[in-house]
Amino acid sequence: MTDRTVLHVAGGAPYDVVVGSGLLGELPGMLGEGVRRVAVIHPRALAATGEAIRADLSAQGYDAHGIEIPDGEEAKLAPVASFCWQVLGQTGFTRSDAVVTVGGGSTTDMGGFVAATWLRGVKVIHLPTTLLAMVDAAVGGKTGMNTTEGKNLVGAFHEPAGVLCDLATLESLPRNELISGLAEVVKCGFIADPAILDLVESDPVAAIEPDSAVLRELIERALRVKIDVVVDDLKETGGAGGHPGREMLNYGHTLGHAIERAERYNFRHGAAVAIGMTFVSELARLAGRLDEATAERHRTVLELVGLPTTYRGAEWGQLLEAMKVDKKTRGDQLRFVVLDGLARPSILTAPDPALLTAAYAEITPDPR
Ligand SMILES: NC(=O)c1ccc[n+]([C@@H]2O[C@H](COP(=O)([O-])OP(=O)(O)OC[C@H]3O[C@@H](n4cnc5c(N)ncnc54)[C@H](O)[C@@H]3O)[C@@H](O)[C@H]2O)c1
Ligand SMILES: O=C(O)C(=O)C[C@@H](O)[C@H](O)[C@H](O)COP(=O)(O)O
Ligand SMILES: [Zn+2]
Repeated sequence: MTDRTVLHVAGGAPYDVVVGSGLLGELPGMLGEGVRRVAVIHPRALAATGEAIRADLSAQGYDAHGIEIPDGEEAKLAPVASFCWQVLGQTGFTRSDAVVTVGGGSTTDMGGFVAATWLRGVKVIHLPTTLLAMVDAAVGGKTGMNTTEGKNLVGAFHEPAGVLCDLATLESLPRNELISGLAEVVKCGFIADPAILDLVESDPVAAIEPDSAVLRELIERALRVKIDVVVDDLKETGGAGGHPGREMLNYGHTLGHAIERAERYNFRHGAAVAIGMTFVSELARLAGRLDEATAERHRTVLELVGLPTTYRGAEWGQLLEAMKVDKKTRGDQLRFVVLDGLARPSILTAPDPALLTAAYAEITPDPR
């Protein structure tokens, strides 16, 4: 085992996020006393890993069951949750049993939702295997399922009992998935910890090497940002004194989620968020809230690691319709997380439609 870092998430149900390599041995300790049955939920791509974890738990005396779900966003659909509930029901899962998720953000979102809803809530431990899930999806208890009308429209807040970020799992992760995860890391740089941006800018190559010290530091910094935010405002009800609270983690997501939906989810979450962040940086600049240099820095840092900053897919009207169901919307007023400066997130409510189309034109080389 390499050196491990333990980050504590305080709150009503405190838990640890452990970062290191070869962490599987820590799973029984995290499961705690009294757990007899364990459901290991994993995507198809991680069938071998999921089975190895199930077999290991079984060898240690647990009644362990594997549940295979689809890869990517196809997992975040009601029939998949229904299938998982059926397995839990048939294996006699009780409130003292536990769900373990092994996978990326789509697996932690779906498995977390199943754990939140089965018997109105059972223990869940996340073993994130993508960069994005390690720094973001596995921590903070937000779960999300898609419906025909949009992204993450169904879900619950259900905190894990622990998170094990085994860095060795990143070795098999396709490069474009690693890059996608960096979008959420860069997001943390813009909203709260600019040292993240300095690190990426000074060594963009190391930032996308799974075993580099730079990536390790980026992971831990991004995790600290996420943990600080969710400890203050777990259920996204808002921060003190008009501060956006947890909504700040939605930076770039208003347009990002609309793009994912318009592209029928054949578009990586991180890539969509990268475009969404570039869009809101332009929106904030045009609204007179963000300086030109910080807006431009979005393009440079995202492009340095191979993330997109322009979009030429769906028509603006279609994206606007999709944004209306964003969870930050109140009535018919769209609300965007913007920056008033570096690491100064705030909310822009009901911007002038002309400003929105002007910001969209800035990221659309050939507008429709
Ligand atoms: N709940 C939250 O707070 C939160 C935060 C951020 C993102 N999300 C959600 O997370 C999802 C995106 O997560 P993601 O980017 O991790 O994508 P993902 O879960 O779809 O995983 C991407 C692909 O990589 C495969 N994979 C996973 N780990 C692997 C590994 N170690 N080696 C090889 N292949 C591997 C998966 O099977 C999948 O095909 C989105 O649905 C997004 O909405 C949720
Ligand atoms: O943890 C949060 O809060 C976030 O907003 C993190 C986002 O990166 C993540 O994609 C989240 O799932 C989006 O939440 P949603 O409320 O817009 O569905
Ligand atoms: Zn996200």
